Amino acid sequence: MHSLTFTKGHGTRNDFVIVLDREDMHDPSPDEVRAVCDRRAGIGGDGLLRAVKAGRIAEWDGDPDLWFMDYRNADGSVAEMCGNGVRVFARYLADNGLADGPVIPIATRSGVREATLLPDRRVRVDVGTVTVEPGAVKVTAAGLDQAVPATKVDVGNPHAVAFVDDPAVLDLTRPPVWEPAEAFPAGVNCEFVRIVGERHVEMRVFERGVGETLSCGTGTVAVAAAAAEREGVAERPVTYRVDVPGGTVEVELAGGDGVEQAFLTGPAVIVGHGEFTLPEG
Ligand SMILES: N[C@@H](CCC[C@H](N)C(=O)O)C(=O)O
Repeated sequence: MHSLTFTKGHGTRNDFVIVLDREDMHDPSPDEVRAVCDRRAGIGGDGLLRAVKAGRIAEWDGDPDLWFMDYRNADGSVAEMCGNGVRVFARYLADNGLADGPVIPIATRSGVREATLLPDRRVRVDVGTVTVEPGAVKVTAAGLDQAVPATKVDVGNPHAVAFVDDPAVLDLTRPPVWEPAEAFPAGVNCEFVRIVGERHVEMRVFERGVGETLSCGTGTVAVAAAAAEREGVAERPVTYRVDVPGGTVEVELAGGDGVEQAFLTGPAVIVGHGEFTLPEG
């Protein structure tokens, strides 16, 4: 029987189970991740964040002394990056004396992401380079009359951003469908967005490997970048307020012409700690 010590945290109610595995002693199987993230029989979470010394990760060829955020979706799949997760991860490292703030570089499968601890439990993350391809795909979801053009955005992980009249009417208990299928061979996170006002948008998201979540940090960055492109906003830096069902974040964009440098600022909250026994078999 394998038991683990965990911490639970969230960023705008996108919630994560965090485990410390400094020496990479236990790489969780997809079944184990699903058991941990199960909201009835497990701890419950949209994903699992495993804290491992980067030098222990075979695929990592950067600074071995950094902490690596090994991110898993609730269905057990691996993802490259998690914008809310990296804020919560930074807060966890600082709270537990594992890293000194206020600036904490974190290794991810998309490269190093620098997180800065701010007052009031907020964290700002340098999300790096974001690429934007408007109208590259079409997306449909239950509640839409027809497929709508979507912007393909790469935030280290893949996103399809669709502007709709009212995201609230969509039924996101069912997965959206995109075309052409080859556009996202490894799946995609789909955001449905409404422009609320100047530099202000609201969105819902269906996350790859999870389902509808109350927030997606990389999704908010994708949405801000797609909105700036759609609205022809040329000024840089420009800051968007992005409302998600779980709260609000700010996304600052620098760059333009389809390639942005992005910074994500929002809350990172640790809610508790405990022990969990993984089911046998
Ligand atoms: N919730 C995350 C994104 C997590 C990964 C995503 N589901 C994927 O598979 O790419 C965020 O806050 O960015």
